[in-house]
Amino acid sequence: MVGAIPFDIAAPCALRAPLSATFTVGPIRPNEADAVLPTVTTVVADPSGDEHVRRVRRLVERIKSGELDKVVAARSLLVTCEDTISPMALLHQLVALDHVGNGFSVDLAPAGPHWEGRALVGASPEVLIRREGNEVSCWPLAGTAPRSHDPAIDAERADTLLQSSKNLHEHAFVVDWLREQLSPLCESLIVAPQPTLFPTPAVWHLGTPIRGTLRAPSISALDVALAVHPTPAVGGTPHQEALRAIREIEGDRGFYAGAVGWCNAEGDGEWMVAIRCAEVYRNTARAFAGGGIVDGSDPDEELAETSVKLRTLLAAMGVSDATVR
Ligand SMILES: C=C(O[C@@H]1C=C(C(=O)O)C=C[C@H]1O)C(=O)O
Repeated sequence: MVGAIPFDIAAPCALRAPLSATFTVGPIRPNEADAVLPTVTTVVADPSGDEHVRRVRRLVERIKSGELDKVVAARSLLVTCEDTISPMALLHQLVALDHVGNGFSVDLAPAGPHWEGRALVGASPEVLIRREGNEVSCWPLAGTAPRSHDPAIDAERADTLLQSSKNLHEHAFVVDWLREQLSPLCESLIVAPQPTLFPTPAVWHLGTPIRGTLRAPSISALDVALAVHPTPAVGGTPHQEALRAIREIEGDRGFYAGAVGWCNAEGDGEWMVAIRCAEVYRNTARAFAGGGIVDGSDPDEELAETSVKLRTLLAAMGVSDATVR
């Protein structure tokens, strides 16, 4: 089984059971010849940056009132090009920018007629779940700070993130959720006592490695992915209340903040959180980014965080964020 699970697990998945599959170990190496993308004509924020700030402000009020503890607010940029965007070309460009050579391109057509001709393309840093035999592992990320080209500033930002009570609080909701969801499935579970720094080319994250031994060999990677998804790294706490608020504010997220990956006949597999990605359709790419909102979140900083997270995808398409309105 290979493909994508949407953010809303009640919606149809884009999964296929291929007749054959090719596995290669190691990073995908970009192929320059396949990486030609058309010229970008417009980039339109949806919602606008101002509207995102207003949404975050209202969410902080709802959190202060006790209705929610954490909720992830996301926005998108609709990038329009002169010509059709090849998902593979975008994948190659993204992988060329990713130091670990990690990326995905998923045909969404198996999810139904609306998804015909649409693909989800991205390079996610976040492992939702990996299973190898009885062993499962997760590496949730939550809590973010922008990187700097200046090594001293970069190190200082990393240090501040590691000490930030707001970010540690935001991170803890994700670890608590995974512990709760994985405990019934695992006979033993090792959760690192503290988060550590997790770098991507654009941002620092807080990450906590989690490892467990499954209770039964019949529990597949897909079963575990469905048991933990969506984590509060993309949803929120309390779980149902946060998902309801997201739907009410943002509408249907489609496959953004879902999961992409595979599961084989033995039940082994790997699922990544579908972030740092875009939905490609004809000559458009809708790129998404979100961030966790808790009590104490600053709306302008949250907008800036989504802009930094969008930067890699825009760079892959040849756009500098100065062009974004
Ligand atoms: C929701 C996104 O990222 C998630 C949210 C994070 C945060 O709030 O700090 C960090 C990593 C991801 O789990 C995204 O990139 O769109």
